[in-house]
Amino acid sequence: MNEPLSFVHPTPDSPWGTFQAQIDRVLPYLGPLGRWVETVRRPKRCLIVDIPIEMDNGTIGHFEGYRVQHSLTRGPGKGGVRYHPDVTLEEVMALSGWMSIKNAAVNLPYGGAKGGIRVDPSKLSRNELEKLTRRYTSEIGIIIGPQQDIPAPDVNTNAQVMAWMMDTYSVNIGATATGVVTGKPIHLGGSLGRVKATGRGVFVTGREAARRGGLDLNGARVAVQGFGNVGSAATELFFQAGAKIVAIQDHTGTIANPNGFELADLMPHVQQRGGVGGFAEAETIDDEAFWDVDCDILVLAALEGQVGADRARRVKARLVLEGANGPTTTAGDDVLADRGILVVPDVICNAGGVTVSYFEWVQDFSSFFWTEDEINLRLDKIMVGALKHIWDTADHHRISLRTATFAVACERILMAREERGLYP
Ligand SMILES: NC(=O)C1=CN([C@@H]2O[C@H](COP(=O)(O)OP(=O)(O)OC[C@H]3O[C@@H](n4cnc5c(N)ncnc54)[C@H](O)[C@@H]3O)[C@@H](O)[C@H]2O)C=CC1
Ligand SMILES: O=C(O)CCC(=O)C(=O)O
Repeated sequence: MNEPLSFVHPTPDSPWGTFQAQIDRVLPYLGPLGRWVETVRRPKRCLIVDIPIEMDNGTIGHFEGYRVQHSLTRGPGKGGVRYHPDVTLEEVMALSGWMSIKNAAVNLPYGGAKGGIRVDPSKLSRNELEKLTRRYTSEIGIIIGPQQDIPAPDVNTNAQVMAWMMDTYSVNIGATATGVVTGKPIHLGGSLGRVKATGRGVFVTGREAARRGGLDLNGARVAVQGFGNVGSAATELFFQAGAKIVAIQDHTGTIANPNGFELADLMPHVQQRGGVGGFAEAETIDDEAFWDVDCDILVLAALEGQVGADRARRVKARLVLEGANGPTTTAGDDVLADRGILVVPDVICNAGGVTVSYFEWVQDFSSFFWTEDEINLRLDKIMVGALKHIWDTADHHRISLRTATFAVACERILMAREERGLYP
């Protein structure tokens, strides 16, 4: 009756395969709601678009873009847009599924969605990037909107990209619609605190997990993979809490210093060079050696599928914080669990970004803007409350924090599905 989807061919370690395995694991805890489980196994709607643009040299470039709405049961779709040469429909489907779980886990009134374009944005001029963004927005304009689906930044997209999306959508409908995207520049209806919100959420969930596990952040050794929006903001907060940042890896290289880096020296280097590679006040180590670095906390803030079984066997940390989406495969997760390493999963750990996106959307509707302190306080409260509920669920069923997050979220999504009923 429920045949597998014909248009994707997931493997156990691929993003959609990982998402499916995570759903398999939560099924025993869904009780009678389990009869609705296929709702979260399948995306509600997948849009693939061809994006033609005139390149600076006069040729016509065609790019493949996606917007996937995994669930619209609890509210409009919500989730970021990724520009990366390796983006695929399957990856965007998984990222949209994780958005549904994440949004429900922190109880935001949203479903889940995600978008992407297969492109290396570093190879485009600013003019080409703007054209690509505007054409993509027009192509997906038939399914997005402040009450339908609200994009936001993800890997390689930022406030400027969101400003172009907002402007294009607004011009197309003939009215300024600030609520169509979040993560906008502040003077265009953006929210204070959004840029660092995901990293802040990673820190808050890490701080709570460390407290429960008896790990003092003051002096704790932290290794970070990915030093973009999420990784750098989380690193800064751990550093301010007294932690020692002993290793950082990004796409430009891996640096290590067992005594810890001075962030005041590192940040200007990253801004100038576009990455941590070549930082003179640290030892440059082989990329693979990152996984052997002695540390207490490992922050994963790059891409999916980084920790499989082999790397999981080498991790030295007691606590792994998933700032990225899907950084650990199912096999990697099992090895970490067997070794007693606590994992705060992506679907709660990195929910700070979308939580402040929600604040931005609410502020746009009321045209009344909050202070940064108010935003950070509300964010802290929501993250701590959501994590506590997940922790209690994990303790009650004796399951991992990941399965507990899926249990809390799927119960909310499937209950809403049941209450709404099927029409006709
Ligand atoms: N920006 C946001 O608000 C949110 C982002 N996330 C997730 O966090 C992760 C990072 O996103 P952002 O920081 O926004 O992206 P970003 O584009 O700002 O940074 C990505 C970082 O990953 C590094 N990286 C890329 N490939 C790598 C590789 N092969 N090895 C090591 N490092 C590599 C890059 O050098 C860069 O430092 C992604 O998984 C994203 O989906 C999750 C929630 C919200
Ligand atoms: O802020 C948002 O709406 C979504 C951010 C995002 O893409 C994510 O949490 O993975």
